Amino acid sequence: MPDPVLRLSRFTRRFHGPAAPPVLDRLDLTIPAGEFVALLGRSGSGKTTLLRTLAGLDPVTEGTASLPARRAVVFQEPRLLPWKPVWRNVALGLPGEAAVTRQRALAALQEVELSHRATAWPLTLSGGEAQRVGLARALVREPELLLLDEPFAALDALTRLRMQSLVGELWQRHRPAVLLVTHDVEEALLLADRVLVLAAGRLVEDLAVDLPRPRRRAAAAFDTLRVRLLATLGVDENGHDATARAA
Ligand SMILES: Nc1ncnc2c1ncn2[C@@H]1O[C@H](COP(=O)(O)OP(=O)(O)OP(=O)(O)O)[C@@H](O)[C@H]1O
Repeated sequence: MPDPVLRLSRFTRRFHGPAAPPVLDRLDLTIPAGEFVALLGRSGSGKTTLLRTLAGLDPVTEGTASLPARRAVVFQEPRLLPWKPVWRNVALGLPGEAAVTRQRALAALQEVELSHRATAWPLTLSGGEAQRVGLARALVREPELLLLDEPFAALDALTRLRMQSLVGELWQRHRPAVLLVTHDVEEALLLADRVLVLAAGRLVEDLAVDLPRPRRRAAAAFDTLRVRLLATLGVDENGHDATARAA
């Protein structure tokens, strides 16, 4: 197995003081270099809290974390600076001479098929284009760990499909380790090597997705895993609370 790029040990996160119940409770998590991991969990289960910690935006106060130096995050909204053209948003903060960083930004935009919008203003982009700029801005940093926080959630269904396959292609080409936070069981199964489920502060499922790529939603084995993950999440086929109905 490749060396781990990320290792969390007994990681615990509380808000509202040391006596408050933890949102994340003694989590152990190791991600090998190059692995694509998806993280599922109901709303409020702590997915974003975990991702923010891995991004270095929140401190580790209980437990230990070993994180790679090169990390990049793509959020649900691309958070572009509207007063800078697209390529400058991608180049922002890159070390090196201006001509070199510009070249790197343009190459990253080419990877996300957005060269033709390099000099556009962010406010003139569609939602899907803006999110691709967000991806380019992450990729240009050549991250060892790419953190994706529901990056497709705000997109229409067709754009989401296109973005999912683009992320799959980029991952195959560059092979960063990825942690994708998502609500979408199918998205997790289309993309990930491993799917984790978070509930009540713990990882309650760690499922290897041993299906050939590209994945096919229509495959029987795909459906078996989908049903299993929905059961772990406690929702039925229509997204209703299966535990409440059973009670
Ligand atoms: N800064 C904060 N201060 C206080 N409580 C917080 C803070 N951030 C998160 N929480 C609480 O921690 C819990 C987990 O929140 P988090 O946003 O990580 O969940 P999530 O799984 O990402 O939810 P969603 O799927 O709805 O985005 C929630 O109960 C939330 O209210």
